Amino acid sequence: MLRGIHVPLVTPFDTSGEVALDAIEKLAHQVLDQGAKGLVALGTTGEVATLDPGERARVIEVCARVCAERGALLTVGVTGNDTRSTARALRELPSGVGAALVIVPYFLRPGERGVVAHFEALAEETPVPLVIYHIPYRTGQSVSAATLRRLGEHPRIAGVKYAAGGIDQDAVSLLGDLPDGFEVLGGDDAFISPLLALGAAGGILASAHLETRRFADLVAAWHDGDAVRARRLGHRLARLSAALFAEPNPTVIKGVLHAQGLIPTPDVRLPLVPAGAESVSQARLVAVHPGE
Ligand SMILES: O=C(O)C1=N[C@H](C(=O)O)C[C@H](O)C1
Repeated sequence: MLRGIHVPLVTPFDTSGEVALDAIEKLAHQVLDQGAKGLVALGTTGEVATLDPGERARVIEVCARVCAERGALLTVGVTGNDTRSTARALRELPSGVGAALVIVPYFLRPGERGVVAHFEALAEETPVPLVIYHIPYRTGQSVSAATLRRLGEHPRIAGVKYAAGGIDQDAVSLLGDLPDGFEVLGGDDAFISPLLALGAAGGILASAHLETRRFADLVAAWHDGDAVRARRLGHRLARLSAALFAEPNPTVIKGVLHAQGLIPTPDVRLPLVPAGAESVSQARLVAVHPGE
């Protein structure tokens, strides 16, 4: 279900600051045309924290329509750090949503037993399969391979978006012994190639707004065992990701998409501030001349 590249779409804004739904629709078609297997709505990249409930609903609606037309998976980010309200948000997901990306409870640091209790409770209530979003440098909560493996045994938990900030011992251990039906998706753009080499099923990667086809080829190359091709692509795309993450995500990506005429403005909502012109032009340069 999760194999391949899933693009966590940016939320473009028009010149009056409203969500540009038509631009989302175009971007969605474009990345699916270029080989993405699915979309992620309301991720960090989509600036979910700054969207009001009506905006969130409209973003999901557009993405669900495109995914239904294209036979693609729509995953929706469900953000919350208490179990009751997260369960409610899951129950209220509209039809057309295929999976929910649920972050490890952040800030509270409930410990690994709390993390297990949280996801096991959500798994009992969710109408769609869950993907755990493990990103300790944002949540403040570590989760070991053993805990992820235990959660992965639950039939309603389909995978983990793994974003530990690098390839750590837990990534190696988890990918060496995955529960049946549980998959790992890379969530640190710069480390996607080595994670795929270890056996990841794909990735949820903001960088794949650009060069979507090459990211899809990277996944296919590792899955086909073509290490020579995979390494070459991996190094090229890592350079692109480094340039796109030179400032807080998704500011540089929005700058590049705007410069390419794909979104009406590069605007982000506070507390994010737009990327500097230098970062945007450097990322555009790397996209064209990756230094092969
Ligand atoms: O929104 C997402 O999903 C992603 N967010 C990460 C982040 O901003 O840290 C980056 C990743 O590419 C996908």
